[in-house]
Amino acid sequence: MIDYQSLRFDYTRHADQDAAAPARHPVVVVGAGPVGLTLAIDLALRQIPVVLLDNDNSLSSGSRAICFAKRTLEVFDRLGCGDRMVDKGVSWNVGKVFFHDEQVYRFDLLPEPGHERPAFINLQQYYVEGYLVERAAALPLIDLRWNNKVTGIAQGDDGAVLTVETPEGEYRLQAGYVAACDGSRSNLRQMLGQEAKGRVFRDRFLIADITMDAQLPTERRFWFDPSFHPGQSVLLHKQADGMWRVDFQLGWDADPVEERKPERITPRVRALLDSIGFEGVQFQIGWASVYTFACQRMERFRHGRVLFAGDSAHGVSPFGARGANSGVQDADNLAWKLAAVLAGDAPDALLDSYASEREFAADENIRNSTRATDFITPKSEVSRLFRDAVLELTKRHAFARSLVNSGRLSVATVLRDSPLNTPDADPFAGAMVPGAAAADAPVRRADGSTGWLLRECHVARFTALVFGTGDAAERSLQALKSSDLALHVVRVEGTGADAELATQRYDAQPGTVYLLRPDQHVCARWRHPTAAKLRAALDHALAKA
Ligand SMILES: O=C(O)CCc1cccc(O)c1
Repeated sequence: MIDYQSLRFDYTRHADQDAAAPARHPVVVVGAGPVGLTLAIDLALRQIPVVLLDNDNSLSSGSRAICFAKRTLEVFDRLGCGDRMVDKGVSWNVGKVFFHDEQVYRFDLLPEPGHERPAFINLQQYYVEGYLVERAAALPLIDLRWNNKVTGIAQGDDGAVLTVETPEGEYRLQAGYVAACDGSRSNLRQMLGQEAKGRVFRDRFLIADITMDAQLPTERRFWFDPSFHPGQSVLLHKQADGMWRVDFQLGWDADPVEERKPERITPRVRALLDSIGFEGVQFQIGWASVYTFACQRMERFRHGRVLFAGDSAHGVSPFGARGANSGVQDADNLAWKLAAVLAGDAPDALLDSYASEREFAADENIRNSTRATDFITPKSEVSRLFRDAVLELTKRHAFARSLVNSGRLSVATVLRDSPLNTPDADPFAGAMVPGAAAADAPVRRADGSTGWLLRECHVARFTALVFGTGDAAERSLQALKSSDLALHVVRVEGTGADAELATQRYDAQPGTVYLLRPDQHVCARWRHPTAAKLRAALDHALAKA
């Protein structure tokens, strides 16, 4: 078994370091974390060569992101590495909330059948990065350079020149576009004189990864004011390899240095385990850290030729698992747009929609994260009384549950106001509005085999979903054909109980067509499309009109 935490990658000298003038590359991605790797792989799958620079030579160590959402897994599926993540991770859908020591409610994040992926998997970030690095290594268009630290940037009209420091000295590189995926302390953000602004929370949390042999169902458990950690909250998640993540709220006055010591951590963990019936269970403390957090973002995610993605652009608290997941969605949004612009299929203005769509998503994530944090960390005695009353009521009254907030967990943002959407001209019901990430559903292929709708979408192109059979469906297919667009067409025939789920989820009738962007977000839909409408919607989705 590979120990991903201790892997070290070789620095190798590149010919660019000996070039007389800075070599030019269409895209340079800075930062080989989950966001930068996702972006690089996605670009390579779209035939765009990528230089990926990382300032060190290892994967993330210890506790970082652990909860990877359904949407993220669907992106990883498109990149060809979802199965590995799901096989290694632990899947979960259910969360339980406790007040004092009593369960006050239980929620299921994926109560309906007919989805390939669970609501979440928990997997240590070093595995996610390791699997992405291995996927990247299989793609010749990715040139991953370890120990290459960006120390300078100068922007011009047609790109940027980066200064890169290596163990063998500095060199310079030209990039058509730069993707800054260099994390919350982003060097590039600082070099461009930009800041992330927002709210810093006056509270401290201890995160501890512990290893133990304990059998509990794979569920998220969150305690408000439990007897084993009075006055504070505790979150427990199972990860791969018998590892568990515990987040203990400590309060603002806690001493971060003291609290990181094993002699402080051990009694906290012991009290938790004793309280949940694991009195005799032994455990080892792995990585532990005391942290504070902020909900903040850059004002604009695009600065000329530099596009910010992931933690460099925005930050949230861990509650709701919206950090890494929204970063992967940034990459998913950016890759197809960069590829379309670089291939000459779309104007540079398409990249402005990256910024506006993902700034909108960041606001949604920050809003959710802030609300959860305010509930978990009441700012006054009155807020605490209100919170405890809500939790008490929740035991008996379902209406109070909607007020409990231990973190609303990450789902894909519906890009409702995106300039790339074609507004509906026909009536539709349900959730698959323009801007929504396409829902998965079982499908039966023409040859009788079964599959999943999202897997049938093209990994790099726009996809048209054509529902139903008969004359109406034939007319829609004819419209697609005469539009002469290079769309990937998927027929969803809706026969059999399974395939009907797709028809329901998309409120489809025979002949209904959905146009999906390469990142699987709906951008237009019709009951009866014409070639002209299809062409106009595609132009619109590429910011051409
Ligand atoms: O369950 C949640 O709301 C998020 C869990 C989480 C995510 C990232 C770090 C961490 O310590 C906990």
